[in-house]
Amino acid sequence: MKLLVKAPAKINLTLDVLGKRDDGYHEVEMVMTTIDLADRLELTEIREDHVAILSRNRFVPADERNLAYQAAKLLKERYKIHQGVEISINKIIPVAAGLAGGSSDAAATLRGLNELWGLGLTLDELAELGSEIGSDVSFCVHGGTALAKGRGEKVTRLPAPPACWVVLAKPAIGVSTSEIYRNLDVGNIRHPNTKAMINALENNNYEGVCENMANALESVTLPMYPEVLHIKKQMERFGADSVLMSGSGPTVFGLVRHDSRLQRIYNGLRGFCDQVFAVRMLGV
Ligand SMILES: C[C@](O)(CO)[C@H](O)COP(=O)(O)OP(=O)(O)OC[C@H]1O[C@@H](n2ccc(N)nc2=O)[C@H](O)[C@@H]1O
Ligand SMILES: Nc1ncnc2c1ncn2[C@@H]1O[C@H](COP(=O)(O)OP(=O)(O)OP(=O)(O)O)[C@@H](O)[C@H]1O
Repeated sequence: MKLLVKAPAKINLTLDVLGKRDDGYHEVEMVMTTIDLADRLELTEIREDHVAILSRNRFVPADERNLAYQAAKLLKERYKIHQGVEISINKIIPVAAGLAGGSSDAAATLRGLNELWGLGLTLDELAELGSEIGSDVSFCVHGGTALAKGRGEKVTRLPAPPACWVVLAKPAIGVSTSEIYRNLDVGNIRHPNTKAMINALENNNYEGVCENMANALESVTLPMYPEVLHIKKQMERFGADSVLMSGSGPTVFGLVRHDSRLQRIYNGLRGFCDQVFAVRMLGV
Protein backbone atom coordinates (compact mmCIF):
# COMPACT_ATOMS: atom_id res chain seq x y z
CA MET A 1 0.00 0.00 0.00
CA LYS A 2 1.00 3.60 -0.67
CA LEU A 3 -0.06 6.82 1.07
CA LEU A 4 0.52 10.45 0.10
CA VAL A 5 0.82 13.00 2.92
CA LYS A 6 1.34 16.75 2.90
CA ALA A 7 3.77 18.41 5.31
CA PRO A 8 3.11 22.17 5.52
CA ALA A 9 5.62 24.77 6.72
CA LYS A 10 4.94 26.99 9.73
CA ILE A 11 5.63 30.63 10.48
CA ASN A 12 5.95 32.26 13.90
CA LEU A 13 3.63 35.23 14.37
CA THR A 14 5.28 35.65 17.80
CA LEU A 15 8.27 33.99 19.45
CA ASP A 16 9.07 34.85 23.06
CA VAL A 17 11.81 33.31 25.21
CA LEU A 18 10.97 33.31 28.91
CA GLY A 19 14.21 31.84 30.24
CA LYS A 20 16.81 29.08 30.06
CA ARG A 21 15.95 25.66 31.50
CA ASP A 22 18.11 23.18 33.37
CA ASP A 23 17.92 20.71 30.44
CA GLY A 24 19.64 23.24 28.14
CA TYR A 25 16.46 24.14 26.25
CA HIS A 26 14.67 27.48 26.51
CA GLU A 27 11.19 28.08 27.87
CA VAL A 28 9.26 29.62 24.97
CA GLU A 29 5.85 31.07 24.17
CA MET A 30 5.03 31.19 20.45
CA VAL A 31 2.03 31.77 18.23
CA MET A 32 2.47 29.66 15.11
CA THR A 33 0.41 29.00 12.00
CA THR A 34 0.76 26.67 9.03
CA ILE A 35 1.04 28.00 5.48
CA ASP A 36 0.30 26.59 2.04
CA LEU A 37 3.95 25.76 1.30
CA ALA A 38 4.34 22.04 1.80
CA ASP A 39 6.58 19.03 1.23
CA ARG A 40 4.91 15.93 -0.24
CA LEU A 41 5.72 12.57 1.29
CA GLU A 42 4.97 9.23 -0.29
CA LEU A 43 4.89 6.36 2.21
CA THR A 44 5.19 2.95 0.57
CA GLU A 45 5.05 -0.40 2.38
CA ILE A 46 8.09 -2.54 1.52
CA ARG A 47 8.91 -6.22 2.10
CA GLU A 48 12.12 -5.66 4.08
CA ASP A 49 11.71 -4.72 7.74
CA HIS A 50 13.50 -1.35 7.63
CA VAL A 51 13.00 2.39 6.99
CA ALA A 52 14.33 3.86 3.74
CA ILE A 53 14.45 7.59 2.89
CA LEU A 54 14.49 8.86 -0.69
CA SER A 55 14.96 12.51 -1.67
CA ARG A 56 16.41 14.31 -4.67
CA ASN A 57 17.34 17.29 -2.48
CA ARG A 58 21.04 17.12 -1.57
CA PHE A 59 20.46 19.01 1.70
CA VAL A 60 18.05 16.35 2.99
CA PRO A 61 19.87 13.54 4.84
CA ALA A 62 18.82 10.05 3.65
CA ASP A 63 19.77 8.28 6.90
CA GLU A 64 18.95 8.27 10.62
CA ARG A 65 19.57 12.06 10.79
CA ASN A 66 16.36 12.59 8.82
CA LEU A 67 13.50 13.54 11.15
CA ALA A 68 11.01 11.52 9.06
CA TYR A 69 13.26 8.46 9.53
CA GLN A 70 13.33 9.11 13.29
CA ALA A 71 9.51 9.35 13.34
CA ALA A 72 9.09 6.01 11.55
CA LYS A 73 11.68 4.31 13.78
CA LEU A 74 10.01 5.66 16.92
CA LEU A 75 6.60 4.28 15.90
CA LYS A 76 8.11 0.93 14.84
CA GLU A 77 9.93 0.47 18.15
CA ARG A 78 7.22 1.80 20.46
CA TYR A 79 4.44 -0.29 18.84
CA LYS A 80 6.59 -3.28 17.82
CA ILE A 81 5.81 -2.99 14.11
CA HIS A 82 7.66 -5.55 12.00
CA GLN A 83 6.94 -3.90 8.70
CA GLY A 84 9.16 -1.75 6.48
CA VAL A 85 8.44 1.57 4.82
CA GLU A 86 10.02 3.68 2.11
CA ILE A 87 9.57 7.43 2.64
CA SER A 88 10.02 9.49 -0.48
CA ILE A 89 10.29 13.23 0.29
CA ASN A 90 9.51 15.78 -2.39
CA LYS A 91 11.18 18.77 -0.71
CA ILE A 92 9.44 22.08 -1.39
CA ILE A 93 10.10 23.84 1.95
CA PRO A 94 13.58 25.43 2.03
CA VAL A 95 15.97 23.53 4.37
CA ALA A 96 17.31 25.06 7.62
CA ALA A 97 15.09 28.05 6.98
CA GLY A 98 13.11 28.57 10.22
CA LEU A 99 10.00 27.05 8.61
CA ALA A 100 10.06 23.71 10.48
CA GLY A 101 10.50 21.68 7.29
CA GLY A 102 12.13 18.67 8.94
CA SER A 103 9.70 18.79 11.88
CA SER A 104 6.73 18.86 9.52
CA ASP A 105 8.09 15.86 7.58
CA ALA A 106 8.35 13.99 10.90
CA ALA A 107 4.80 14.99 11.85
CA ALA A 108 3.42 13.94 8.45
CA THR A 109 5.22 10.59 8.80
CA LEU A 110 3.62 10.04 12.22
CA ARG A 111 0.15 10.87 10.84
CA GLY A 112 0.64 8.79 7.70
CA LEU A 113 2.06 5.68 9.37
CA ASN A 114 -0.64 5.83 12.05
CA GLU A 115 -3.06 5.32 9.14
CA LEU A 116 -0.95 2.92 7.05
CA TRP A 117 -0.25 0.65 10.03
CA GLY A 118 -3.73 1.05 11.53
CA LEU A 119 -2.42 2.12 14.95
CA GLY A 120 -5.50 4.16 15.90
CA LEU A 121 -3.53 6.79 17.84
CA THR A 122 -5.09 10.21 18.49
CA LEU A 123 -3.45 13.45 17.31
CA ASP A 124 -2.59 14.25 20.95
CA GLU A 125 -0.83 10.89 21.31
CA LEU A 126 1.07 11.45 18.04
CA ALA A 127 2.01 14.98 19.18
CA GLU A 128 3.39 13.62 22.45
CA LEU A 129 5.49 11.06 20.55
CA GLY A 130 6.59 13.84 18.20
CA SER A 131 7.99 15.90 21.08
CA GLU A 132 10.66 13.20 21.51
CA ILE A 133 11.92 14.02 18.00
CA GLY A 134 11.98 17.85 18.13
CA SER A 135 10.37 20.83 19.82
CA ASP A 136 8.33 21.88 16.75
CA VAL A 137 7.00 18.41 15.88
CA SER A 138 4.03 18.49 18.30
CA PHE A 139 2.71 21.69 16.73
CA CYS A 140 3.25 20.25 13.23
CA VAL A 141 1.20 17.14 14.10
CA HIS A 142 -1.83 19.36 14.79
CA GLY A 143 -1.13 22.14 12.26
CA GLY A 144 -3.48 25.11 12.00
CA THR A 145 -2.91 27.97 14.41
CA ALA A 146 -1.76 27.46 18.00
CA LEU A 147 0.04 28.76 21.05
CA ALA A 148 3.08 26.62 21.85
CA LYS A 149 4.66 26.70 25.31
CA GLY A 150 7.23 24.72 27.31
CA ARG A 151 10.07 24.03 24.88
CA GLY A 152 7.42 24.17 22.14
CA GLU A 153 5.58 20.89 22.81
CA LYS A 154 2.63 22.23 24.86
CA VAL A 155 0.19 23.17 22.14
CA THR A 156 -3.18 24.94 22.49
CA ARG A 157 -5.40 25.65 19.51
CA LEU A 158 -6.12 29.27 18.46
CA PRO A 159 -8.49 30.81 15.90
CA ALA A 160 -7.22 31.18 12.32
CA PRO A 161 -5.61 34.52 11.37
CA PRO A 162 -7.60 36.89 9.12
CA ALA A 163 -7.25 36.02 5.42
CA CYS A 164 -4.16 37.52 3.78
CA TRP A 165 -1.15 36.68 1.62
CA VAL A 166 2.17 35.61 3.10
CA VAL A 167 5.27 36.50 1.09
CA LEU A 168 8.39 34.59 2.12
CA ALA A 169 11.99 35.25 1.17
CA LYS A 170 14.91 33.06 2.15
CA PRO A 171 18.45 34.34 1.68
CA ALA A 172 20.99 31.80 0.41
CA ILE A 173 22.22 30.84 3.89
CA GLY A 174 21.20 28.17 6.42
CA VAL A 175 20.88 29.00 10.12
CA SER A 176 21.54 26.62 13.00
CA THR A 177 18.73 26.86 15.58
CA SER A 178 20.97 25.77 18.46
CA GLU A 179 23.56 28.41 17.56
CA ILE A 180 20.93 31.16 17.66
CA TYR A 181 19.54 30.03 21.05
CA ARG A 182 23.13 29.73 22.38
CA ASN A 183 23.86 33.34 21.51
CA LEU A 184 20.66 34.75 23.00
CA ASP A 185 21.07 37.06 26.00
CA VAL A 186 18.06 35.85 28.03
CA GLY A 187 18.39 38.69 30.55
CA ASN A 188 17.98 41.29 27.85
CA ILE A 189 14.95 40.36 25.73
CA ARG A 190 12.28 42.65 24.29
CA HIS A 191 9.28 40.42 24.90
CA PRO A 192 6.50 40.13 22.32
CA ASN A 193 2.98 40.83 23.60
CA THR A 194 1.63 37.29 23.18
CA LYS A 195 -1.70 38.14 24.87
CA ALA A 196 -2.31 40.99 22.44
CA MET A 197 -1.60 38.65 19.49
CA ILE A 198 -4.06 36.07 20.83
CA ASN A 199 -6.60 38.84 21.36
CA ALA A 200 -6.14 40.00 17.75
CA LEU A 201 -6.71 36.43 16.50
CA GLU A 202 -9.81 36.04 18.66
CA ASN A 203 -11.23 39.29 17.23
CA ASN A 204 -10.19 38.53 13.64
CA ASN A 205 -8.31 41.85 13.78
CA TYR A 206 -5.78 42.02 10.91
CA GLU A 207 -4.21 45.31 12.08
CA GLY A 208 -3.83 43.83 15.58
CA VAL A 209 -2.02 40.78 14.15
CA CYS A 210 0.31 43.05 12.14
CA GLU A 211 1.07 45.34 15.10
CA ASN A 212 1.91 42.48 17.46
CA MET A 213 4.18 40.34 15.27
CA ALA A 214 7.49 40.00 17.15
CA ASN A 215 10.33 37.48 17.45
CA ALA A 216 12.86 37.54 20.31
CA LEU A 217 15.39 35.60 18.21
CA GLU A 218 15.71 38.47 15.72
CA SER A 219 18.04 40.14 18.26
CA VAL A 220 20.56 37.34 17.58
CA THR A 221 20.04 36.46 13.91
CA LEU A 222 19.76 39.97 12.42
CA PRO A 223 23.13 41.27 13.67
CA MET A 224 24.77 37.90 12.89
CA TYR A 225 23.41 37.69 9.31
CA PRO A 226 23.06 41.19 7.75
CA GLU A 227 21.41 39.68 4.64
CA VAL A 228 18.36 38.82 6.78
CA LEU A 229 18.03 42.42 7.98
CA HIS A 230 18.44 43.61 4.38
CA ILE A 231 15.55 41.41 3.18
CA LYS A 232 13.42 42.60 6.09
CA LYS A 233 14.01 46.25 5.22
CA GLN A 234 13.36 45.68 1.53
CA MET A 235 10.09 43.86 2.20
CA GLU A 236 8.97 46.77 4.37
CA ARG A 237 10.02 49.25 1.68
CA PHE A 238 8.12 47.34 -1.04
CA GLY A 239 4.94 47.78 1.05
CA ALA A 240 4.21 44.64 3.12
CA ASP A 241 1.81 45.40 5.99
CA SER A 242 4.07 43.75 8.59
CA VAL A 243 7.38 41.88 8.30
CA LEU A 244 9.08 39.38 10.62
CA MET A 245 11.73 36.68 10.69
CA SER A 246 10.31 33.17 11.20
CA GLY A 247 11.73 30.89 13.94
CA SER A 248 15.50 31.22 14.22
CA GLY A 249 15.65 32.42 10.61
CA PRO A 250 16.85 33.15 8.04
CA THR A 251 13.45 33.22 6.25
CA VAL A 252 11.62 36.54 6.46
CA PHE A 253 7.88 36.76 5.82
CA GLY A 254 5.54 39.66 5.18
CA LEU A 255 1.77 39.83 5.46
CA VAL A 256 -0.08 41.51 2.59
CA ARG A 257 -3.80 42.09 2.47
CA HIS A 258 -4.25 43.52 -1.03
CA ASP A 259 -3.60 41.55 -4.22
CA SER A 260 -2.49 44.73 -5.98
CA ARG A 261 0.56 45.08 -3.70
CA LEU A 262 1.49 41.40 -3.74
CA GLN A 263 2.96 41.37 -7.27
CA ARG A 264 5.08 44.43 -6.58
CA ILE A 265 6.58 42.97 -3.42
CA TYR A 266 7.14 39.55 -5.04
CA ASN A 267 8.86 41.04 -8.10
CA GLY A 268 10.95 43.41 -6.00
CA LEU A 269 12.27 40.57 -3.84
CA ARG A 270 12.91 38.29 -6.82
CA GLY A 271 15.33 40.96 -8.07
CA PHE A 272 17.92 39.93 -5.48
CA CYS A 273 16.66 36.77 -3.76
CA ASP A 274 16.26 33.34 -5.43
CA GLN A 275 13.80 31.77 -3.02
CA VAL A 276 10.63 33.85 -2.85
CA PHE A 277 7.13 32.42 -2.31
CA ALA A 278 3.65 33.95 -2.13
CA VAL A 279 1.19 31.67 -0.31
CA ARG A 280 -1.94 31.66 1.82
CA MET A 281 -2.16 30.71 5.48
CA LEU A 282 -3.90 27.37 6.07
CA GLY A 283 -5.63 28.83 9.14
CA VAL A 284 -7.31 26.06 11.10
C1 LIG B 1 13.05 28.19 16.57
C2 LIG B 1 11.84 27.29 16.57
O1 LIG B 1 11.77 26.60 15.34
C3 LIG B 1 10.60 28.13 16.68
O2 LIG B 1 9.44 27.48 16.25
C4 LIG B 1 11.89 26.25 17.69
O3 LIG B 1 11.99 26.90 18.94
C5 LIG B 1 13.01 25.24 17.51
O4 LIG B 1 12.43 24.03 17.20
P1 LIG B 1 13.26 22.75 16.68
O5 LIG B 1 14.14 23.12 15.54
O6 LIG B 1 12.25 21.66 16.51
O7 LIG B 1 14.18 22.48 17.92
P2 LIG B 1 14.91 21.15 18.43
O8 LIG B 1 15.31 20.31 17.27
O9 LIG B 1 14.11 20.55 19.53
O10 LIG B 1 16.19 21.80 19.08
C6 LIG B 1 17.28 22.32 18.35
C7 LIG B 1 18.16 23.10 19.31
O11 LIG B 1 17.55 24.39 19.59
C8 LIG B 1 17.68 24.74 20.95
N1 LIG B 1 16.32 24.93 21.52
C9 LIG B 1 15.21 24.49 20.86
C10 LIG B 1 13.95 24.70 21.39
C11 LIG B 1 13.84 25.38 22.62
N2 LIG B 1 12.65 25.60 23.18
N3 LIG B 1 14.96 25.79 23.27
C12 LIG B 1 16.20 25.59 22.73
O12 LIG B 1 17.20 26.00 23.33
C13 LIG B 1 18.45 23.63 21.62
O13 LIG B 1 19.79 24.03 21.64
C14 LIG B 1 18.30 22.45 20.69
O14 LIG B 1 19.41 21.62 20.72
N1 LIG C 1 13.14 15.78 6.50
C1 LIG C 1 14.06 16.75 6.59
N2 LIG C 1 14.00 17.83 5.80
C2 LIG C 1 14.94 18.80 5.91
N3 LIG C 1 15.99 18.77 6.74
C3 LIG C 1 16.10 17.73 7.55
C4 LIG C 1 15.13 16.68 7.52
N4 LIG C 1 15.49 15.78 8.45
C5 LIG C 1 16.60 16.25 9.04
N5 LIG C 1 17.00 17.41 8.51
C6 LIG C 1 18.17 18.19 8.97
O1 LIG C 1 17.69 19.23 9.82
C7 LIG C 1 18.36 20.46 9.58
C8 LIG C 1 17.36 21.60 9.81
O2 LIG C 1 16.41 21.54 8.77
P1 LIG C 1 14.92 22.11 8.85
O3 LIG C 1 14.53 22.42 7.45
O4 LIG C 1 14.05 21.22 9.62
O5 LIG C 1 15.20 23.45 9.68
P2 LIG C 1 14.26 24.59 10.21
O6 LIG C 1 13.20 24.89 9.21
O7 LIG C 1 15.13 25.74 10.59
O8 LIG C 1 13.61 23.96 11.49
P3 LIG C 1 12.92 24.70 12.72
O9 LIG C 1 12.13 25.84 12.18
O10 LIG C 1 12.08 23.60 13.32
O11 LIG C 1 14.07 25.13 13.62
C9 LIG C 1 18.87 20.36 8.16
O12 LIG C 1 20.12 20.98 8.06
C10 LIG C 1 18.95 18.85 7.86
O13 LIG C 1 20.28 18.39 7.93
